[in-house]
Amino acid sequence: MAAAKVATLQSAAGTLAGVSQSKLLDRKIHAAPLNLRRSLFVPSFEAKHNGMGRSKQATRGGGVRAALAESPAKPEAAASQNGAVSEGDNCFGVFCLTYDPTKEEKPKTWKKTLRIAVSGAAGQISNHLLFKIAAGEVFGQDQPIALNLLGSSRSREALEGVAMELEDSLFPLLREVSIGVEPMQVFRDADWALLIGAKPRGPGMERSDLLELNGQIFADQGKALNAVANKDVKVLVVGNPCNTNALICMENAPDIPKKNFHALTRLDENRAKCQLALKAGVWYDAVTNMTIWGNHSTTQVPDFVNAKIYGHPVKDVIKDTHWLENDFTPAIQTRGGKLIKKWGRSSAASTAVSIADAIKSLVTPTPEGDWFSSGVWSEGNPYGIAQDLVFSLPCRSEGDGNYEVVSGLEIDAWLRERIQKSEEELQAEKNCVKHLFGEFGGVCDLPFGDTLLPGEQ
Ligand SMILES: NC(=O)C1=CN([C@@H]2O[C@H](COP(=O)(O)OP(=O)(O)OC[C@H]3O[C@@H](n4cnc5c(N)ncnc54)[C@H](OP(=O)(O)O)[C@@H]3O)[C@@H](O)[C@H]2O)C=CC1
Ligand SMILES: O=C([O-])CC(=O)C(=O)O
Repeated sequence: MAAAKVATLQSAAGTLAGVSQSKLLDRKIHAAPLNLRRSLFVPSFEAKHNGMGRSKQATRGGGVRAALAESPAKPEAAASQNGAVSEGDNCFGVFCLTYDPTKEEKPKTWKKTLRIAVSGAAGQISNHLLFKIAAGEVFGQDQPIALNLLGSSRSREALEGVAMELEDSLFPLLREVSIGVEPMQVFRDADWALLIGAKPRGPGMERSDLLELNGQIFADQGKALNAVANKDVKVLVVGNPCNTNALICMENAPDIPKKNFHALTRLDENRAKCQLALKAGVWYDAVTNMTIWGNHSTTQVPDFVNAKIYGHPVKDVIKDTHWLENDFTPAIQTRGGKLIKKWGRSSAASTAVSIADAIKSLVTPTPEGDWFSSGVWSEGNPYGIAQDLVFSLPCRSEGDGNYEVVSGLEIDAWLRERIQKSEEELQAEKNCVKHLFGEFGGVCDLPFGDTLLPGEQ
């Protein structure tokens, strides 16, 4: 089986980019016939697992090849032994081709393939993000990638379209693509899970309805991650309301360390840096130490008290406190909604960029003295915030995928009051969804009437 894994690492896309046509013919590599390719799409989880009796390693992408060689169960299996096409459960098109790695001209000094599961893969944000990941812009130019794409039954066809575009992009680092609609299948062995897919709030829908609807999705996905993902999988929740969805997912995945769960507040951090740079008349990279506290909602607190411009406190550079409190703060809290009014849809490209930034902040060491924001498990935080929430806090990483919360930031009265409001909001959201992780007796009573996502004004 180890040989099968190696064969998977050496699948088609990279090799196609690196060898001549004659070499390809030497290796008897040819494109999958169209009818066979189409037959590979999204078979049901039950059919594959009950019918074929394959081992876990044998159920995806190029990895299936050796299993079929051991016990050919279908006509296609014999074909795959001859080096052309192997049938993975959900592998897509060119990503079902396998190679004999010992025949590589120059074996690549690439890292072990990283398996990234992405939900909402046929949506707007993914349409930007997947291509950045596959191009090596997120995990690095020496990091081969396997993409496991999750859609819903409604977006199944669209998911095939996404996979076709990934094929046509000839990304050398993209070694496998599989698609599916079952989290239990798509999350298998995932090293990262980027949970983007969620329902938008429909007309007349209360926020509590949205919490319930999307909460159920994230409860199911948490269970699936717990059952089949890598036990050290890093999970980044983007689908809104992302903090509470991340909490639900985390609580449904008791075998995965709670510190591995994040809710995306990096877009808010980036928006805040941009507006401070604009006001100060400096370039973005002069703005550092930017914290977003709390919820990814209109109660979030962009912290101008501790942020710096060229290493100086923001307030020493921007002396207009009225602007900081009354213009800057609501501008960040409502930026998403303003953009929707202009664009007619919510931020997708900048969200994808911020997801890439959030991941890079975990896989590269944080610059000395700086920090980044992420919605993380609040347990043990040094700011007196309730212990059992997913709350955006200042974090640092050594670049190993983990982080620590930065302590010692100044929390003045202005910040304290607003951070508390965001905390109350998250506690109220938690009360609405407690039943989704087995705690009963919660009353769904959201404060301040019906609080808003950034995109909901
Ligand atoms: N945290 C942040 O900073 C931000 C968060 N967001 C949030 O990100 C989410 C996605 O945004 P965007 O990409 O623009 O939305 P889209 O509507 O373009 O895409 C969402 C995708 O999710 C799919 N989906 C729905 N339910 C599920 C499910 N149960 N499992 C898997 N996939 C599912 C949808 O498929 P189908 O059509 O078949 O239902 C659709 O393809 C939204 O919740 C949005 O509010 C957006 C911007 C910033
Ligand atoms: O509300 C939305 O869907 C969009 C959103 O989160 C944002 O732009 O910050």
